[in-house]
Amino acid sequence: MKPQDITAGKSSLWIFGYGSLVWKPDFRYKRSQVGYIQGYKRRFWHGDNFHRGNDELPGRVVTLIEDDDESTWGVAFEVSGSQMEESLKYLNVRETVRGGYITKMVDFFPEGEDQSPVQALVYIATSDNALYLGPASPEEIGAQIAVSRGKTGHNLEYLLRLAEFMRSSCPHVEDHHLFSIEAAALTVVSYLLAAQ
Ligand SMILES: N[C@@H](CCC(=O)N[C@@H](CS)C(=O)NCC(=O)O)C(=O)O
Repeated sequence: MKPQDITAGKSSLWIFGYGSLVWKPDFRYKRSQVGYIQGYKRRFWHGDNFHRGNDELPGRVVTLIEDDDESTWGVAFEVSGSQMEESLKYLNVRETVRGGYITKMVDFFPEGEDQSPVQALVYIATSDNALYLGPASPEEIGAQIAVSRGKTGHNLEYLLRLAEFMRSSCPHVEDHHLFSIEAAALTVVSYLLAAQ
């Protein structure tokens, strides 16, 4: 979707983040809200040869995989006025040009019993994407993350900051995929440190 199609007739827009966006939006926004989207699960199945990896050793970052029985928790950011164009222009480079993500509108459910859903923009990397790596065991993904780094930083930082967000902002959510990869990556790091 083109930015102008996304913002047509809107005075504000919600953007849902579920990976690095939850801890590093890096764009101006009016307010943010923890919550979830339904019908998707978060998986470290997308490759990254820019921010957290390179062509020889791509890092692993998250994307969303359709699954009617699952939901994914994160943060939605409301942008209004000039923030809409600014954020979409910035995210187009960070997410689409460099990250291979495409945009989709989904229902975002703010945390709290009686809150009705709002439409939110989300960046998803689909399996036909050139950087898509697909499923692997927590041990394989953890080992890849433990040794990858890119222009923005270490892949481990990307993993640990997301795990920290989930523990601090969504303590009621048991994200086995995320925490099993975190444990595997930290085990590899401890071996690497012990071998020094
Ligand atoms: N689209 C997801 C994932 C975003 C994501 O992690 N994108 C990568 C691009 S491959 C990124 O922005 N990385 C910046 C960083 O690693 O600091 C989200 O909403 O958070």
